[in-house]
Amino acid sequence: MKGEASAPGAATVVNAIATLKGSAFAVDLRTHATVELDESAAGVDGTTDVDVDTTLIETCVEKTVARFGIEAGGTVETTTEIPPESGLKSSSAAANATVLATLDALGETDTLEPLETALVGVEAARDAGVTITGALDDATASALGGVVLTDNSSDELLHREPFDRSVAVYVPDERAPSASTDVGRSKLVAPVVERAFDMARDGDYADGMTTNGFAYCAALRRDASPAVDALAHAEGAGLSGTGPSFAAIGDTEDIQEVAKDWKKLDGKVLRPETDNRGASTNSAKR
Ligand SMILES: Nc1ncnc2c1ncn2[C@@H]1O[C@H](COP(=O)(O)OP(=O)(O)OP(=O)(O)O)[C@@H](O)[C@H]1O
Ligand SMILES: O=C(O)C1=C[C@@H](O)[C@@H](O)[C@H](O)C1
Repeated sequence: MKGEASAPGAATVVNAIATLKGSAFAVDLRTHATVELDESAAGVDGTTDVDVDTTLIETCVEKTVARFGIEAGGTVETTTEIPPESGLKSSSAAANATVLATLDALGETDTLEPLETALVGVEAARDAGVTITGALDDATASALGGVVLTDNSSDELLHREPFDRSVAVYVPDERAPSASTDVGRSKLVAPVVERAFDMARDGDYADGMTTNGFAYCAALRRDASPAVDALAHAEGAGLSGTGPSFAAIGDTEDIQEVAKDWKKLDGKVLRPETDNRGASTNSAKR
C-alpha cells in the first residue's frame, strides 16, 4: 500500500508563542512524502533528504494508521524544498504531507477533512516535541493554503482566506529549532504581539507581520535589520516563526527590490509564490 502527497511551507504573520494566538500564510515551497504501509512490518522507518530527526514523520504515519484501527508499519520518505528549522514551517509541511500520504496509501483521502489532517499532524508534533504551542497556525496554513488565524490553546481555526501577494524570504545560514526557542522572553512581549494579532484579525496582515517581527526580534535577541531594510520597499516584513528567516510582502516590483537588497547578505533569498492550494495528493483530488 503506497501513498504520496505534498504540502507547502508557510511564513509568519503572528508567532503564537507569546499569546497562543497565531497567523501564517502558505508559500509554495513544498515537502513531498511517500509512504509505504506493510501489515507485517513492526514499526515505521523514516528517511529524509535533509539532516533532521525523523520521529515527527514516523509518528504521523503511526497516528494516521491508528485512526483506522489497522496494525501496520512501513516506511516514510520526505524530500523538501523548505530549509528545515528556519522558521518556514518545515515541520508542519512534513507532518501534513506525511498524514495525507498515509491516507492515500490507505485509500482514505476523502475520510479526513484538511483541518482534521492538520490536527493529526499537530498531535504528532506535540508527541515528537518539535513545537511549543502545537502550531495549529502553521499546520492549517500548510494544510489549507492561504492565510489563517488560529487559537492554539483550543486548537481552533478562527479564519482562513486566500492570500495573493509577492513574497521574498531571506534565509540566513543558521538553524533555530522551535523547541529550543526562548519561550520566557517571548511571553514578555505578549502585549505587543496581541496588537499584531488584532491588526491581522482586521485584515492588516502587513503591519501585523512587521509589528510581530520587531517584538520577537527583541525577545529573541535577533538583529531586526533585514526587516528594517525591507521596509524601504515592502508593505510588511518580519521575522518568520522563531527565525532565523525573514519574510517580506508587497507588490511585485517592490519585492524585487527587497530581494535585490537581501541578496547582499550572507545566506539565501527565495521568491516563493503564496500558496492557496494547501496539502494535496499527487493525483490532486483535494
Ligand atoms: N523534511 C522534513 N522531513 C521530516 N521531518 C522534518 C522535515 N523538516 C522538518 N522536520 C521535523 O520538524 C522539526 C523542525 O521543526 P521546527 O518547528 O523546529 O522547524 P520549522 O517548522 O521549520 O520552524 P518554525 O516552526 O519556526 O517555522 C525537525 O527537527 C524534524 O523533526
Ligand atoms: O512551536 C510553536 O508552537 C510555534 C512555532 C513558530 O513557528 C510560530 O510561528 C508558531 O506560531 C508557533
